[in-house]
Parts: sequence; structure tokens; C-alpha cells
Amino acid sequence: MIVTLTANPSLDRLVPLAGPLERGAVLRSAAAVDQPGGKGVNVARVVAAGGRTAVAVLPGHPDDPLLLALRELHLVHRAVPIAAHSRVNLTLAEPDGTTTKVNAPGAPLDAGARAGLAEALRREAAGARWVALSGSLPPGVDDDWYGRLVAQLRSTGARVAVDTSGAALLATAGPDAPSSSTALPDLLKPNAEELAELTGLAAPGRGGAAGAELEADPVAAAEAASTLVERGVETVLVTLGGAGALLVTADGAWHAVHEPVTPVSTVGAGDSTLAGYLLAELDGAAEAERLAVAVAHGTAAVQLPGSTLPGPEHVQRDRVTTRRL
Ligand SMILES: O=P(O)(O)OC[C@@]1(O)O[C@H](CO)[C@@H](O)[C@@H]1O
Repeated sequence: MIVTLTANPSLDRLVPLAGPLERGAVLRSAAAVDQPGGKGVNVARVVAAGGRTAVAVLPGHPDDPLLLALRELHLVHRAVPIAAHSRVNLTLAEPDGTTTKVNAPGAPLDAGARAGLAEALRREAAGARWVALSGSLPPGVDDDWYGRLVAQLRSTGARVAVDTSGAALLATAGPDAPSSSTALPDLLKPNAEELAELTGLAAPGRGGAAGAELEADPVAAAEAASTLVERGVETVLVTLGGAGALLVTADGAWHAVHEPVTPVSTVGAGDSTLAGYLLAELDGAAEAERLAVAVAHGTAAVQLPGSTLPGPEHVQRDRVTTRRL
């Protein structure tokens, strides 16, 4: 079983533009489509679609349309009541497959909500193989909250994956994060830009150019990721956009790439990659195969519109090649 936490869930609104995105213009779109989202919700949806039990833990107002959508999808979830509705995150989709995302700050979490989420996580984690702490932290939450949750979850025996960004990521596994291994996740899933910021190749918030260089040079990216392994993170799964993904552990580094595809929307690709990795790990696959299944899931997501997530019918494992670096 896999448990996910989405501290900052969102209703993802896909706005399919009739033409290219033009600043300052009046644009026409087809009807917008809403999907329940947030990174942990997405991971749970892909894991459940893959035939494994997934439980999504999240904050939610009892009348939140997001919770209604989760019920309609039959996604097992535990919602900790809060006073505000979830944010709406916009995806502006251009006909050529370019997506522009506008993510809102989200509903604040007060001390009671944070304690409720931590308690729900501990309860669910007791029977789980993995807990994934996914996405940004909403207003009112300290940057080091994920690290503290990782430490609290140790006693449950579940392994913990973290996929976040910005200050929360640096506080979890950056050079100044607590070096105590109990607070470090078992699995970290940065993209190339986040990896550059985590490893000092770029200043916080300025990882774009260095990230692009790492995407083009998987060996350099693997070297950067290995510094995180030296810091005490057991497994680093780095997504490299169209260049596939890397898996780095103390035992070595692997790079996997999918045959080229035509991207429709990259939203949810990272979450699908993580879900694919976890599904393969639950199946007992070795490193290279876990990475291949991860990349196959991420690439499947890229070929689906908006926040639509892949099921096994979309995943083409045989189009992925893996090499040991
Ligand atoms: O603002 P965050 O939490 O970093 O990201 C939120 C988000 O962009 O992540 C998912 C895709 O990965 C979407 O469902 C959602 O809108």
C-alpha cells in the first residue's frame, strides 16, 4: 500500500486555448475542464490505476468540489477538515502542446490542521510500504515540515519519498538541512532545476539555466545527485524532461530514456514518474527496471491532455531503454 500527503491540493483547471498564448490579448478557449489535483493526489491516482492500494491524505473543506471529485473517482482518501476551499490552479494549453501553469498559494493550514494531517499520515502509514510527501507547502507551514514528518514517520516502518520544490525542498535535503538521517527521505524526486539548486550549482530560485545543462548531460546530473546520496538520501530519482530520468543510489547510477513522443501536456508527468517507480518497487523490481517503469509512466502522462493521468493501458515500457552510467 502507498499513502500520499498533499498538503496543498488543487482543483486543476485546464483552459484549452484556441491559438497561441499572447500577452495582453483577449484569448478564446474551449470549455475549461476541472480535475482534482495536487502532486500527492496525482501519485495516488496513478498508483490506484496501476492496481495497488493507495490512500491520499489531504486537507479539505467538507463541501470542497475537490473532495467531491475524489469521491466520484473512487479514490480512497482521508480529508482533514479545514475552513477554506482548495486553490484552483490554471493550465493554459496551447494547440502546439505548450502548457503554462499558474499555481495559487493555496488554503492556509493552521496548527490544528497540521496536527490532524500528521496524525492521519501516521495512522495510514502503519500499514504502508511507502509514504509520499508531495508538492508545495501552503501558507502557514514552516519550510522544514516535511523533514519533521519524515522523522515522525520512522517508527511506522514505512519508507518515505519527498517531491517538493523551493524553500521546502532546500529545508528537506539542501546543504543546510539537518544532517540527521532520520529526517532525510528514503527517496527524493527533484527535476534537473531543483537538483541544481539543491546541490549549489544554482542559487535558490535560479536553477533554470543550470537545470537545462544537467538535462543535456545525464552524467553531470548523476554526479550532482550522488552528492545527495553522500548527504544520506538513499535513492535519488531525477526527472530530466524529454531526456528521461536518472536513478542514483550508493550502488550506482542508471539513465533511462523513452523513444521520442509528441508532448500534449507535461502536467502530472513528474507525479506519474514517481508513481511508476513506486509501483515497480512494490513489484520487487531491481533498480534499472524501476527506473524504466518510472520513465514509461512519466512519458505516458506527457501524451495526455491537461492533468489527465495514465493507467496501465497508456504505459509503453518496451519503448524505454536503460543504461548503467
Ligand atoms: O504548487 P505545487 O504543489 O508545487 O504543484 C501543484 C501542481 O502543479 O502539481 C500537480 C502536477 O505535478 C498539479 O496537479 C498541481 O496543480
